Amino acid sequence: MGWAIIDSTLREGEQFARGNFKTDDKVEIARALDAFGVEFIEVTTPMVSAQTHADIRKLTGLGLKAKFLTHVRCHMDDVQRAVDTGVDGLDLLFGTSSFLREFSHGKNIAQIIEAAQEVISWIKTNHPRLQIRFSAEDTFRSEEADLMAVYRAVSDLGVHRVGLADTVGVATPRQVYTLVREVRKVIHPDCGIEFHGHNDTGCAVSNAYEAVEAGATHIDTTILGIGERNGITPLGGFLARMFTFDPQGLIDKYNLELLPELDAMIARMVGLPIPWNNYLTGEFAYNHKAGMHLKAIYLNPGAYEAIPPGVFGVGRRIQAASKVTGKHAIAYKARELGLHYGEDALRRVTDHIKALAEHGELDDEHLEHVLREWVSA
Ligand SMILES: CC(=O)SCCNC(=O)CCNC(=O)[C@H](O)C(C)(C)COP(=O)(O)OP(=O)(O)OC[C@H]1O[C@@H](n2cnc3c(N)ncnc32)[C@H](O)[C@@H]1OP(=O)(O)O
Ligand SMILES: O=C(O)CCC(=O)C(=O)O
Ligand SMILES: [Mg+2]
Repeated sequence: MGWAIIDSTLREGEQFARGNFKTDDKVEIARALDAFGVEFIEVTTPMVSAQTHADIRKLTGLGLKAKFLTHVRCHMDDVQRAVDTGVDGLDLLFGTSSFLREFSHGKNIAQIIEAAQEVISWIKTNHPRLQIRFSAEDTFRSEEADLMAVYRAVSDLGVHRVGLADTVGVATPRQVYTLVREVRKVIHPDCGIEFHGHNDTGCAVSNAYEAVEAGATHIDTTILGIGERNGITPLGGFLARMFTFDPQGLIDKYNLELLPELDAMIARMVGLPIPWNNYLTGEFAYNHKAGMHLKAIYLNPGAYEAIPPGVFGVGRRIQAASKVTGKHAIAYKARELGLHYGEDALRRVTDHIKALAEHGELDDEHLEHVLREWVSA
């Protein structure tokens, strides 16, 4: 089985500190995600407000190719409110860790399974066209025996997917891999496995990757990784990871060159810049500076780039006039201007530029001036 993206910018992303999307923003986000080619778009529960309910109906009426899922508590009130929104599926959840059993909803495992039975049976009887996913919230702080009991029960009830959620971002890649493999053993062969990973300890991308390696079929992402606290697996970061294994597969599935527009759109809507070190689209994600790198980059960019930037619609920047530059970069810049130096002159002009740049790089104009001046000198 391959894997699909469930982009949750319109659900987890609404839980981001600055995620206050208006109706028009939601439409813009949904259209952009659809143009990019994500398979699923997850939206917030209609229980939030009458406006949210109306917005979901508006989104599902847009006629997009992506399938809409709404994220709802495992409760009849929520589910009954969700079924008339035009979505293709319901993402149910129930916290299974002792933290959430004690401090969130107060139910034990038997009661969680009982609630799941009631809700899932009702959906299957009354709305058989809807996809159903059941997730054990805070999976990685839950007892394994409890998890297996819950996953086995909901799989027997006929859910389409089970979800593993690293709600507080504590899981390690190895734990994710191992648990996905264990869950696979207790659910039906045609039941999918979804992974949702927070980034509190910086493992959101690696954990999503390990989930796929272990057989997960669906990965939750958000644009720029926005979500509760410091967010979840970012769409761009996850695709960067996966691209290195199967470039053509990704090119065939998604319109990757639209990623910069997606990231810029969310940065604009949340009123924050794209982080300078963001995967693929950060300002310096494709900046090359050191002389040893530049020599090779001019000959073949692949020498210092894992992923060709053009595939994701971004360009590279070569910073040739810094103190860490070298003679090959300077010769290259000179050749661009039609200037050629002998070996000694090249060494001297390079050292001169390095000295001038001791406290900051030379801009293009200054570099050109120096190069021309030294040729005629
Ligand atoms: C990890 C995650 O991101 S989970 C998804 C989080 N998403 C959201 O919270 C969506 C936005 N939330 C909201 O708009 C509101 O919280 C609502 C409409 C869902 C509920 O609002 P309120 O009724 O005011 O309750 P409040 O939010 O204070 O408390 C949460 C309630 O959900 C219950 N609950 C928590 N998890 C579940 C669950 N999986 N299934 C059923 N009920 C649950 C809690 O027991 C509590 O209900 P109680 O008051 O009967 O004990
Ligand atoms: O429903 C899920 O699987 C994930 C819910 C969530 O956002 C989380 O646990 O962090
Ligand atoms: Mg989350």
